[in-house]
Amino acid sequence: MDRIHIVGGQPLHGIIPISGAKNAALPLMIASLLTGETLELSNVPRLADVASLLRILGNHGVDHMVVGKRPGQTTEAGQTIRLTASNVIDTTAPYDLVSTMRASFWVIAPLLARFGEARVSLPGGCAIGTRPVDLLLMALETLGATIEIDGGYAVARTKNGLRGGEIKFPKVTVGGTHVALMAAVLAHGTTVIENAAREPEVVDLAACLARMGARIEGAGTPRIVIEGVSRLSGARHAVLPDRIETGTYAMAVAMTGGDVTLENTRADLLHSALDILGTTGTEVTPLDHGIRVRRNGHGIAAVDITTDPFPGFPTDLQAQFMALMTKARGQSRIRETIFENRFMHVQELARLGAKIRLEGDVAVVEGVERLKGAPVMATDLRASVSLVIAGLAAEGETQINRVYHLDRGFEALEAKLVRCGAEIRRERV
Ligand SMILES: CC(=O)N[C@H]1[C@@H](OP(=O)(O)OP(=O)(O)OC[C@H]2O[C@@H](n3ccc(=O)[nH]c3=O)[C@H](O)[C@@H]2O)O[C@H](CO)[C@@H](O)[C@@H]1O
Ligand SMILES: C=C(OP(=O)(O)O)C(=O)O
Repeated sequence: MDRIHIVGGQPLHGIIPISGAKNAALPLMIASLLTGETLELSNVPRLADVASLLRILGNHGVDHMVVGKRPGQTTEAGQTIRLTASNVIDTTAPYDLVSTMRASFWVIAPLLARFGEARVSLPGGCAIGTRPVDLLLMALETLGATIEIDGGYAVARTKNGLRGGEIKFPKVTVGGTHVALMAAVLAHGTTVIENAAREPEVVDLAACLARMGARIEGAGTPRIVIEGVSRLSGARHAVLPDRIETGTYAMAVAMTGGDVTLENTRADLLHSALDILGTTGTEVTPLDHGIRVRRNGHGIAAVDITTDPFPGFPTDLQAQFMALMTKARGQSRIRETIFENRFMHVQELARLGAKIRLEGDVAVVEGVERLKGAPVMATDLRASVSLVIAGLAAEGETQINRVYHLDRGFEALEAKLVRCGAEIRRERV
């Protein structure tokens, strides 16, 4: 298993190109199952999760073609993938493929909507909580599906197609909203989704579905209304920038000091996180095609945060923010409200000298003067990158084990940081 070695202490200076969002690319790729025509997605990040999903879609019979690189394009520019589901041969998504990635469960919606049946293994994904799928299944049942759990699989069926209905989510669920959208676009009649997730990735999926001929209003608000259509067509769509990658590098600069322009991204995708970063003493300037992040000389101010669904502070940036707070002046209280077990990074940050204690759903971080490099273990995707951020600011060498978690969600991580002056390298083991 690969390891990452970091020698900390260098400020970051330069330009970091931001990739397409993993959490938008995955549902967009899954939406290709809704039509027999070709869906062309550009700005798709090169990530392990994208490769896993291509395997899952391939197993259903979806053809994919990665469009050749244009001259001058680097491997850091996103790829363009054409997906064609004209010959779906299997509506089962097996355990060994689905268990590695939560989002793969979402194939249940387009398979059911287009073919009237789906048999999908219950999902895996990051170990950050129990992560049930009851609300996703409730949404499908509301549209007329029958669901049974059989041998670890959710088996969904509909006799005469899905029918529009009113889906009221008791809590905000991103996956639930993706599933409801993909099912409702091909249902007979009108569907209303109440308490829908407002995340930019939901808006991106809705925009792509609209390009494919779907009729959707209200994406980005808590109430989405969908008029079902009988068929969808192919389309071309560019994946939106990754707001979590953007916030991660912004926090890395806040941590190490320096001056970095994050390119091909948008401040409006992560206002709450950037506002918080501003209050820690980091200068954040939105640009036409990116964001400039600077911190020179001043210490890091301690700030309290609470994670919330969009537009609140994203849970997927909580671990990175905690890494930043380990070197802040004073105490910060970090409340995690989305997942019940998303503090796995606490014990690893402690190996670097961080002082953090847990009080239920709150991590109390007492900022320390300095962190010191140590061997640490990556436990999940965002936890892993929080260790990278801490390592960049720690004295001496930090060795991060189990980096396959990082490869799920951060494209060309070492290359992007090295270009800004970081001492970071991968050891292939
Ligand atoms: C691939 C992807 O896009 N993953 C993101 C997605 O995950 P994901 O879509 O899995 O997260 P949800 O928004 O669904 O989960 C929110 C909360 O609802 C609960 N819940 C969810 C579904 C359900 O049927 N029952 C239930 O109780 C979950 O356990 C969690 O406590 O949104 C999360 C919240 O922003 C992010 O951290 C993940 O990075
Ligand atoms: C938790 C994440 O991914 P997943 O939902 O696939 O586990 C994430 O992207 O931070």
